[in-house]
Formats: sequence, C-alpha cells, structure tokens
Amino acid sequence: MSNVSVCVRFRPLNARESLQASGASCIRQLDNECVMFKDEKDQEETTFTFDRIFYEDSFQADVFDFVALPIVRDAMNAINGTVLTYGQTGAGKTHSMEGPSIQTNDPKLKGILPRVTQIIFDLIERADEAAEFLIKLSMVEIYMEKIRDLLDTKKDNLQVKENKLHGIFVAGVTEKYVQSEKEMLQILQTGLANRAVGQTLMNCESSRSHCVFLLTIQQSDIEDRSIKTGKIYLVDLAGSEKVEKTGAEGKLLCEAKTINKSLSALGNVINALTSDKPCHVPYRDSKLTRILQDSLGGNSRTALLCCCSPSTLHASETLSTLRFGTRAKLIKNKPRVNSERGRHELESLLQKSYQECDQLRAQLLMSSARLRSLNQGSAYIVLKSQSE
Ligand SMILES: Nc1ncnc2c1ncn2[C@@H]1O[C@H](COP(=O)(O)OP(=O)(O)OP(=O)(O)O)[C@@H](O)[C@H]1O
Repeated sequence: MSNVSVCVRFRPLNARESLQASGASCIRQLDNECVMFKDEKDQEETTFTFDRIFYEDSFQADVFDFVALPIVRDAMNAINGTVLTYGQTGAGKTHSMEGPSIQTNDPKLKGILPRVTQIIFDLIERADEAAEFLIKLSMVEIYMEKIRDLLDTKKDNLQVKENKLHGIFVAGVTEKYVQSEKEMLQILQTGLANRAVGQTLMNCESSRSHCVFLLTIQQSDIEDRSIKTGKIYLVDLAGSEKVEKTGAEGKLLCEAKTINKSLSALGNVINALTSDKPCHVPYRDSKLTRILQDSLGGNSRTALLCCCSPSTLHASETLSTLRFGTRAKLIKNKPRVNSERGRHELESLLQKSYQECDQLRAQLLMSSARLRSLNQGSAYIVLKSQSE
C-alpha cells in the first residue's frame, strides 16, 4: 500500500445550484479513477486521475471503506495515519467526516468519524484474548492560528511542542480515556458543540476552523508484555474559498484570509515534499502543518479526501481543489527529500532508543491503569476479556 491516497468526492447539486445554473455540471464521469473537468469558458476538457473518485450517488460506507478503514487497521498495528477532508466551503467535508450529525440515527449517513469509532471497538472485541487496549481522544480546533482545546475551552491558545520522546505534540491538550463507542460519541458531540462556526453565503453552518481529532490506540499483550501504539489524526479542514464568494467582510473576512493562508501553507508543504530538488519543508509556517508534521509523508499513512461541488457555479473552486489533490498525489511512495534529511536519519536512530524508554513508560502506565480499573471500577481501561 502506498503512503498517500488521494480521493475526490463530488456531492449532489444543492437547490441553489440546480436553480441558478439549471443543474449544469463542470464534470463528466469517466470511471472510478478518472474524471473530465470543463469550465464553461474552456474549449477543452481536462482529465484528472485519483486513487478513487466518488460521485454524487456515493455512499458514506464506501467512502469510509476506501479512505479510512485501511488507516484504522494500520493504526491497530502501530502505524500512524491521517485522514484529511479538503475543499471549498459547503463542498461536503463535514458531511463526509461526521455525517449530518455525529450521533445520527440513520446508519447509512454516518460519516468517517463515527465509523472509525465503531470499527475500533469492533476490532477490540475481536482481538486476541491476551490483548488489552487503552483508547485516548483529543480534539482541538485551529481558529485564527490559535489552537483551542474543544474538550476544555478554557485552553484557548495551546502550543505545539516537540521532544525526542513524543515527537510533535500539543502541550497541555485534554486527553480523554474512552472505553466504549457510546462514550466516545458523547465526548465527540460535546467537543463539536464547541467548534467555531459561522454563516456564509455558501453554507449556513460553515466551519471556520480546522478541526483535528486525535485518537491514540495503545495495545498491550498481557502475556509477552509488549506494547504498541498507533495514532489516527482525523482532520476536517476549514473551507478553501474565494473570499468574495462567501460574502465575507469584517471578522469573517479576517477568518477567511487566515484559513486561506494556512491552507496555502499546507499546499506549500505538500509541494516541498514532492519537489525533486532538496528543499526546505516549511512546516512551521502554520499551526496546521506543524501539528501534522509527523504525519504527512514519511512512514505514516495519509488519506486526502478532496470534496467538490459538481456545479458550474463553483467550477473554479472545484478546479483548484482537483489541482490541490493532484499535487498531493505526487507524494506517493516518494522518499522525503529535504535539506535536513541527513539529520533526520541520525535522529531516527536516537529515536529508537527513546521509543524503548517509551515502551517501558507505557507498560507502567498500562499496569497502573489496569490496577486502578480492577480496584475502583474506573473507566480508564478497555479490558478485552470482560470475564477477568
Ligand atoms: N455527499 C453528500 N450527500 C448529500 N448531502 C451532502 C453531501 N455532501 C454535502 N452535503 C450537504 O451539503 C451541505 C454542505 O456540506 P458540509 O457542511 O459537509 O460542507 P463543508 O465542506 O463541511 O463546509 P464548511 O467548510 O463550510 O464547513 C450540507 O447540508 C450537507 O448535508
């Protein structure tokens, strides 16, 4: 499997698009991997190719299976992964990531996040008897270049730090230990209610921030005492938009400019990673790229879901989203090339030693959580074998 998969999802036309543009489409479906794009003013169509293209009639379950399921399976085997939804405001990022709501009663409409939650606990149920799990959840949003803790809104300017033991991390972020799917969904709902949304011409509940969910899955084998840890970042990006189309002014305009700046920082990082020549990778240009530094390219798995409107009304935004996805596609299987590569190789040797320390620390943590769970009926640990 390659390290980066790039998929595109076209949502159905909305009422405004059906009315104003008489339902005219800027795309022509070829197959599951190729789509033709044509703006009204273009003479010729352009072909775009991706790992998978989901058209207007696609199902949430199929999007999850292709985009996120391999990443969850890998995370259970200690390979970190990231799923990002990218696209203009109102293109279907939140619909794909969460569904109409995180706790929707319609199982068909469940988005990636509730499905990830479900599959993690299903996999735990089916795991080997000797396996014990510790599941941790953190949620932050990056709003106006400030990191806010969605699980404790008093923490509204968290800092990204780096050390040899943990790599890149958000210092002081709330980490909730979760023991069931139901509990996880409740926490997610509470956190999401704290997210900054605003009303734009394009979407009456537009996300004005990048929302980053971090799930940590720690698995210990009670027989051989080995521990493995996998992390999954799920990122619902704020809308990439042409400022004039959203009707933004004042504070909204300022928000839109900040969002565009950080999305272009993400684009620049992707460009640098795909460059043939050694070059500096500008991770530090935005909080978003800084947080994701360890999970773009490298050994981790990344899935980018580019969400688009098929309407001619939004042809230029759709084109820029398709181009963004095409740039990201070039990272595939490509070794990370940058001016700091030599240093990285040396550091990775050092990192191995630190990881051994981390394992010991994790074993200690797991033992103490298990003890607490047994003594006090604490909700800290998911015991695989409930009969214990
Ligand atoms: N695949 C889809 N099928 C049906 N409806 C969809 C689909 N994708 C999006 N929608 C609908 O389109 C509207 C906008 O979608 P959504 O809120 O997901 O956009 P967004 O990209 O997250 O926007 P923003 O960046 O402003 O948050 C919502 O009403 C949503 O239900």
